[in-house]
Amino acid sequence: MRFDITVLAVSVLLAAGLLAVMRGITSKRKAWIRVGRSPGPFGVNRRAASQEFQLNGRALVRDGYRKHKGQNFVIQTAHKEQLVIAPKFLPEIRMMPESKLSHAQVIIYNLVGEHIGAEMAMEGHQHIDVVRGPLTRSLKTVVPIMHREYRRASEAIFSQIPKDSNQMNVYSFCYAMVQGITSTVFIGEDLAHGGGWDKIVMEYFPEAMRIRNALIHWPRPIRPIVKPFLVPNNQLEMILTRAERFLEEPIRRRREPNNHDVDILKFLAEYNGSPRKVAMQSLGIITGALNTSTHAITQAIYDICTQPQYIADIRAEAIEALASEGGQWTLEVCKKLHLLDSFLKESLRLLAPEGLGVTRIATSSFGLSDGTWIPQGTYLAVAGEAMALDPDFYQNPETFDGRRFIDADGYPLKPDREFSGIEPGNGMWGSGRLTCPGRHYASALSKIIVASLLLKYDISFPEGQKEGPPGTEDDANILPDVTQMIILSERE
Ligand code: HEM
Repeated sequence: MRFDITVLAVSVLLAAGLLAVMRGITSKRKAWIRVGRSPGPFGVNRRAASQEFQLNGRALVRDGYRKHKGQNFVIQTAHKEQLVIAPKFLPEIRMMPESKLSHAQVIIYNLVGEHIGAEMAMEGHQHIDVVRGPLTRSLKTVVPIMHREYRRASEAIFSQIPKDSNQMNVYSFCYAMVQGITSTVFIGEDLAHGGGWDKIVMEYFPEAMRIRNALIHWPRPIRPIVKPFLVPNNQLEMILTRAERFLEEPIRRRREPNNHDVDILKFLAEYNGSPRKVAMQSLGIITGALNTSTHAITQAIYDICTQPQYIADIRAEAIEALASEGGQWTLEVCKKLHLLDSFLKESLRLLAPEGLGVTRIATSSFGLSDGTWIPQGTYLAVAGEAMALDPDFYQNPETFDGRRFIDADGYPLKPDREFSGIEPGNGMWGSGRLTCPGRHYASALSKIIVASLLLKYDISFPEGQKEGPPGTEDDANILPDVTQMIILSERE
């Protein structure tokens, strides 16, 4: 009996102690603020909450950010719940290792990467290394090649513009320029021209998105079972096989000891992946570069048409920079285009393609300094668009100011105020360890395309149109209009 009482007393004490410890832990854990409709217990309202976000997601994030300034909040997006981290916590998470936060797993989740080749392409991070290292380092060699390709590809388009209307579709033009230039840089001029590579690139993305859209709502283990029914006439394997066959021999040649090719395929080949993997890496990087850069450049051209007062100065700056380099497009020319650089940065800031940027998944649990506990499996992001419109980061944030990032003498205010720089408040290139490695290339690419267009033509919206076209929202993202035409008037 005495023994029973002792056991009981010890048990009660232990339980009380445990409770106190648990309370201690949980009281330090801050409850999450919710924005928008809750998915409810066991996700019973998830469909309605997701639909609400599909219709109004960017505004919901903007309002949540303003209402709960400086705090984290959770929101149900089109496909998942995300914890939106206040900008002040970015320094805590931006350099976290893969064992804590993964971007790759989010991309694979968002794209259904295991069914479109992305998972294979991203394995080993070579697709990031090759852009961050060899591509960025070779910009000096590559810029003249990029401009040569611009001239070839743009002349083909300009020659088809009807003389009676002089109208050109902006998105198609930018897509063709980015595709032609980037493919040339990646696989070399010979392979990029003719032979059907452009067709492979063009067919890959729509088919990959068809598969992604059909499967994203299904749990990963179920997808292989439902895929044959949900994706009739799946062309992806055929497209990837064509890409592999197209590049197989060039990859083999680039692995020979005395090979002198200077394209990015050579660096990818040196990682010794299978031809299928190298082909998928090339296709993946080019497709990623295409979607992001085409949207940014398309929007910049719309902004120029809305604000034609910048044209003369951007053009004068390009003429002067080119003259200083003997009329040749070089990396130095790109670096001297400060006004265009600032204009492009402002255009990207206000487009804010990713309403939710710096997307990550917690691969293990951890806490933030304010006590917010982030369990393993939580999707994180920052409110990219809301930050771009935050007066704490940008004066008169809603106003377009093409000179925002340069001083009175026309020089960048600070290095992080360059187009490819990441100043506080800028989520457009991501953040930290996984920041976009292609941003220096994207800067040169955008400048070559926009400045060259303005050197040849005056551009404007069709008569009577003053405003730029609204973009199309998709989840938390926005895509510029793809149908807008502009009028090209050839300069003397
Ligand atoms: C204006 C154009 C572009 C924008 C706005 C953009 C934006 C981004 C963003 C937001 C990320 C995610 C970073 C993060 O979450 O921390 C990213 C990653 C990346 N970008 Fe870009 N990008 C652009 C152009 C390019 C180009 C031209 C290339 C290639 C030449 C490129 C290659 C990549 C790669 C390889 C990644 C890493 C993806 C991964 O984590 O697996 N980007 N980019």
